[in-house]
Amino acid sequence: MRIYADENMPLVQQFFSDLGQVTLFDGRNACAQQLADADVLLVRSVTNVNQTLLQANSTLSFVGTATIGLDHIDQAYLDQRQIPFVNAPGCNAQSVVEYVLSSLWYLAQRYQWQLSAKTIAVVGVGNIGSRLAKALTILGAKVLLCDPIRQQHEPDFPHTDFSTVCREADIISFHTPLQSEGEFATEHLLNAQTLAQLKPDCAIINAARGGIIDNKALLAEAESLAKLGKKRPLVLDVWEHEPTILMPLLAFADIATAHIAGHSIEGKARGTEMLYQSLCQQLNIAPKYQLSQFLATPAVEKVQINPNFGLPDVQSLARLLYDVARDDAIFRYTLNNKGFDWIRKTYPARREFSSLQLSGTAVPNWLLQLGFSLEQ
Ligand SMILES: NC(=O)c1ccc[n+]([C@@H]2O[C@H](COP(=O)([O-])OP(=O)(O)OC[C@H]3O[C@@H](n4cnc5c(N)ncnc54)[C@H](O)[C@@H]3O)[C@@H](O)[C@H]2O)c1
Ligand SMILES: O=C(O)[C@H](O)[C@H](O)COP(=O)(O)O
Repeated sequence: MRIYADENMPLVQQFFSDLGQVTLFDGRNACAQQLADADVLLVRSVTNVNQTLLQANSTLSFVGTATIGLDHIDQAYLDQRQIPFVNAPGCNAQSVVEYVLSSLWYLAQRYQWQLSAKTIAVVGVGNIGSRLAKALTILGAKVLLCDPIRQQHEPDFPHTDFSTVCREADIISFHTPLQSEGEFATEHLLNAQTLAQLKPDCAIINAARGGIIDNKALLAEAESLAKLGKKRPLVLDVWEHEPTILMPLLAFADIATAHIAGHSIEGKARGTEMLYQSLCQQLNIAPKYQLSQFLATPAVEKVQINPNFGLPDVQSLARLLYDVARDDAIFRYTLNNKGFDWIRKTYPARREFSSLQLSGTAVPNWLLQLGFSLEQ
């Protein structure tokens, strides 16, 4: 079996080499000839899987993307060719939540906010949004949930419509897919008109897909606000037209990163593991490997929690593992000379909260709900 995999897919040899011959390729620049004899194709979000890419291939029997996002996959085309397709829902949800929490703590320090006094809207309440909402509630924030699709299917879902979100939120964090058509389209959900409805100091966080925000409209608004001596707090992990981003927008972002919110060690590797499990299922064989066999011992493994540990201390604990300011600094320093994809390819290690084992007689339950582990 010939297995072609994105070169930025961690642990792919470890998981897949028993199943066939693994060939790595540059995901952003993949071409049809290169994949002509593939039986299995494993991609990340930078490879557009469509007729153009697969026109030279007549052997493909499995396509997997180690991501939740699907906007790079032409599913109708795969269906038409009856090629089984899977993604990896939830693989990197905790990683994105930790990115957003770190960003919020950064903004709270910079603008001297009390997060518990803020109304935070979570737009898109799926794998990421629901975990984030839970974490924000633990931190004492008032949370608005906006997900019209869930509202349609779940009568008790406490949906707040997007126009109310725009009027009432102090902070909006986007966690929807990029969808350009239909009743629930999200492309340019935030545009010149909806931006004008926001509170002037409403913070925006986008770690979903760049196209959910009209980047040109965001820049125009930021420039107008600057003329009045004002600024909207802004966190952008994703950008329209990656890897070629709207450079002037960078100056207005408090935190700017290279689509790495989901790039914890666990988040990326879980995606690979989920594709491995799906392929094993299709081949009707029992999986031989699991992620825990391959994860390295974390640099910081155990921390003692004392009874006087409280909510204000959680930021310091989280910082032992991740501080988004690190990734913002890398982005600003290297974007011009090394480029967007280089930053992604050389992304430094980041472990999730679960890698930290907490000991002591009084580890609060809410720390475990945030994702930290108890000492084993
Ligand atoms: N920056 C990153 O590294 C990174 C990592 C993971 C995911 N993502 C992006 O984040 C998105 C969300 O991830 P997820 O794992 O939570 O996906 P998910 O599919 O579990 O959840 C998406 C939610 O958005 C809702 N939704 C769809 N259209 C909506 C609309 N118009 N308004 C409000 N809600 C709407 C859906 O009902 C669903 O509940 C992904 O589609 C992907 O594009 C980015
Ligand atoms: O949709 C997703 O799951 C994420 O956006 C994904 O983590 C992006 O990372 P990439 O596949 O581009 O490395």
